[in-house]
Amino acid sequence: MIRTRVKICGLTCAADIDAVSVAGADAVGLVFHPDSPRAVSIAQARALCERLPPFVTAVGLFVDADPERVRETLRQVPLELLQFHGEEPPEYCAAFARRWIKAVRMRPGILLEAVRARYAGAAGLLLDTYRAGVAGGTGERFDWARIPQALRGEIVLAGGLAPDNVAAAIAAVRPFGVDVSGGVEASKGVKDHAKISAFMTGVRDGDRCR
Ligand SMILES: O=C(O)c1ccccc1N[C@@H]1O[C@H](COP(=O)(O)O)[C@@H](O)[C@H]1O
Repeated sequence: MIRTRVKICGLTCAADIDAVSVAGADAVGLVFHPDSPRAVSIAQARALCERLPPFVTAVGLFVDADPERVRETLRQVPLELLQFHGEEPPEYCAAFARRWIKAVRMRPGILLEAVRARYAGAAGLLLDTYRAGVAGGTGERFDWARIPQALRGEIVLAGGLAPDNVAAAIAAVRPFGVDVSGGVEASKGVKDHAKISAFMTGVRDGDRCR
């Protein structure tokens, strides 16, 4: 059975790190975008990373950040993967000596094959819902039929995923991984541990349909 990888994004406290680790997620996302309700400071992020068990990947999320800010974060926080969620060009993304993924907000008319070719150096593409004026974490899904068949097995699916739709999303798209933030929250920036557990159950249910 193929196992869909899971990233849970926007963690802000030790209890959430523990809940996500126990639930069996593969990766946690720490948001360094200052406008996000889930933003963490460098000191918070370092403490959260120190709490991570082995084999759970720490992902740092940035949105069009000043490169020096990314570098300073990397000097102090042991991030293993970078997630660029803005309009960063490939040369920017590749400049930090870390593996990286590029988030693509699914604007009308976007040609994903061309985006994949442009970001050939990325470890992967993460597809998220487009809403004008919002960088991400909208809690809204997009039309999964827009994802070309040839790319489905390598993408990370995001945008409006939740315990009650993730199994159907996996069955329909068969992505490499899924990423969730708002769908496992009690309120903005506060994770709900029962929802995290239910989300992981939904992922396993979806995996049985792959
Ligand atoms: O989580 C945020 O606050 C955030 C802020 C800026 C850019 C991206 C952000 N989160 C990412 O958005 C997607 C979808 O989130 P949701 O599940 O729809 O709430 C996900 O990749 C998060 O990593």
